[in-house]
Amino acid sequence: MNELLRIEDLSAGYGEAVVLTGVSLALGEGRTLALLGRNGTGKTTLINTLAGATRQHGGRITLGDVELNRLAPHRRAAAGIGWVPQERNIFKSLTVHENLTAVARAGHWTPERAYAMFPRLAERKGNLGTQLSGGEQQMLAVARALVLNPRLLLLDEPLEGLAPIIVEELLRAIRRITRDEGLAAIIVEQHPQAVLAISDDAVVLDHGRLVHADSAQALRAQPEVLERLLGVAR
Ligand SMILES: Nc1ncnc2c1ncn2[C@@H]1O[C@H](COP(=O)(O)OP(=O)(O)OP(=O)(O)O)[C@@H](O)[C@H]1O
Repeated sequence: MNELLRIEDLSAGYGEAVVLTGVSLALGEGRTLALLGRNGTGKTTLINTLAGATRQHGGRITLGDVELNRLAPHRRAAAGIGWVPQERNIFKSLTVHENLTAVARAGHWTPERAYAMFPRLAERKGNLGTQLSGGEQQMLAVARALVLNPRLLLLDEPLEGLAPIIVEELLRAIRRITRDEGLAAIIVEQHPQAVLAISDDAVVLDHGRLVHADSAQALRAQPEVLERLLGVAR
């Protein structure tokens, strides 16, 4: 397995405040990692640190052979980080199509391919961001990260607040993007079972430290460990 991402002894936070301490992990090309943990344990901070939106106090992050540590967010995007933040950050005053064409870079993922992945977006090509439902906005946020042609997709609670039918649709799309298209991803979720079912690997954060690392399948099969680490069995 070729390694894509390596995080070594990372500490990071906001200003002087340190949220993450001593976090180390590696992710192979094409693998999907479930990033789990209770509220406020540092999951978003880890994603934001990979994207370059926090202060890195120590340690090393490498993507392929590029050191990300001191790179500005736009350079990380150019190096292959595709970030879908919790707040989605789509351009609400632009149409769906403009959102995609404004950021698209040459590569496998064209706007047309993104529409094939999310047919709802194809139907809403001419609609403004403000006219989309929460689920459609989330699909657009994922599609926008895809057309940047990243090497690693970062999804921060992509299912949060969405209706069950949309959750199913998004999970199916994410599984196709990661499994069938082979794009590596890190997915943050509060509710572990759905994301463990589509992930290869799993890590759990607690108080800014990595307290568990296993295969997603193994963690899924141990409700007592999920209960202890996350306070949920299912
Ligand atoms: N912009 C910020 N400035 C200062 N501290 C912050 C900031 N954002 C988050 N924190 C703190 O960092 C810690 C970790 O928060 P983080 O959002 O990374 O956790 P999380 O595991 O993603 O939680 P949740 O599931 O609730 O989103 C918390 O104590 C939080 O108060």
